[in-house]
Amino acid sequence: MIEISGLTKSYGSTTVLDGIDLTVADAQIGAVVGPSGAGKSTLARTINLLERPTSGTIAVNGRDLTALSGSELRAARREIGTVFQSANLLRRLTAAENVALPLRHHGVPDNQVRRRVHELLERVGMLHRANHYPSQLSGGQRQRIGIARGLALKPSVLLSDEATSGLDPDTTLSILTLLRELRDDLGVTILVITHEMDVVRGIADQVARLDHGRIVERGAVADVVRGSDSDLSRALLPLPPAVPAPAGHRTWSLRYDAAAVSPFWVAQVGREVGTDLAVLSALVEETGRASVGRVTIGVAPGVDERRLEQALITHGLVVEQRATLRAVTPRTPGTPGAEAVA
Ligand SMILES: Nc1ncnc2c1ncn2[C@@H]1O[C@H](COP(=O)(O)OP(=O)(O)OP(=O)(O)O)[C@@H](O)[C@H]1O
Repeated sequence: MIEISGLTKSYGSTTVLDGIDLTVADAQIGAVVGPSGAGKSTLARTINLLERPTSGTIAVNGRDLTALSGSELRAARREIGTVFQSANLLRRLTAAENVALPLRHHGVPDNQVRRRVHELLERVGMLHRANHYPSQLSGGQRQRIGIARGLALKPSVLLSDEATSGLDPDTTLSILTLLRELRDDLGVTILVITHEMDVVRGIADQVARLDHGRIVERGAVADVVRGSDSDLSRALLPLPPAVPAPAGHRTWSLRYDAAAVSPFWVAQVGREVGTDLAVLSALVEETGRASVGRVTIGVAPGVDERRLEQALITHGLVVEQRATLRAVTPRTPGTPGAEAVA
C-alpha cells in the first residue's frame, strides 16, 4: 500500500505539486491522469524518491520514506520499482544483464541473481530474448524488460511513469495485460502516471485527475464513469459522434450501468411513453470492472418530456444533458437533418 499525504514540491517560488493526497491499496492499480504541465513527471520523480518533496509524506506499507536519509533512503528506494517511458535500458547490456543490474547494485550473490533474472524474464514472457541487446528488441519487448527490472528487488509498489506512451495500441494492450496480471497474480500495488485515458480505462481501479499540481477529481474508475457528469468522466468515456437528429428532435445524452439496465430499454421506454426514440450514438464499454453505457437519443417534438425522463429514470438511466435543436438544410436531398444549438 502506498499513502501520499500533503505532498508539495516547489522550485523556488514555483509550486508544482500542491498538497497531493493519494492512496493505492494493496493489489490495486491507481492512476493519475492530467494534461501536459499538470505536474505528472514531477509527481513520479518525487514518489520514487529521485527528488525530495518540499513537504508531505510518502508511506509504503505504513513506513514514511521521506523521513529517511543516507543508507536507509537507499534501502527504502527498493520499496518502489519504476518503469519509465522508454524503458531506459542500457544499450551495451543484454536484456538479462539489464534486469540483473539492480540486483548486482544491491550486492545480491551471483547464483541468486541468475535464478531471479530467469524468474523475472519468464514472468514477463521474455526468456527467449534474454541474450538480446535493447536494439534487437521491439518497443513492447523493451518495456517488458523494463518491467522485469522494476520488479527485480521485489518492490511493494510498481510506479509506471508513462510506460505505454509511444507504443502502438496492440503493444499497449499487451503491456496493460501484463500489469493487470502482476496485480492479480503477484498482488503488486501499481501506480500508473499517464496522459492516456485508454490506459486508465483498461486497467485502473482508482483514478485521480491532476491539474495545476492539485488533485481536482478522484474516485473508483467504475464510479467516475457510471455516476457523474464530470470532465474526468467524459474524458474516460467519450461518446462517438452522433448522426444528425431527425428534424425538430431534441437530443438527450444518457448514461447507464449496462449490467443493471435491460438491453431492451430503448423499445420499452418508447412503448411506455408512446413514442419512437432515435438512437444517434451509442457506446457500451467494460471499464474499471463495470459495464457502462452512454447513448444520445433523439426525442420527437410533442413528446411529454417529464414523462419520458421519469420512464428513463425508472429504467435506471441518468439524463445528463439535453440540447435544443433547430432544423438545418439536409446534406442529401430528402434526408432530414438538425443541429444542436444549446
Ligand atoms: N526543475 C524545475 N524547476 C522549475 N519548474 C519546473 C521544474 N520541473 C518542472 N517544472 C514545472 O512544473 C510544471 C509541471 O511539469 P511536469 O513536467 O511535472 O508536468 P507533466 O504533467 O509531466 O507534463 P508533460 O505531460 O508535458 O510531461 C511545469 O510548469 C514545469 O515547467
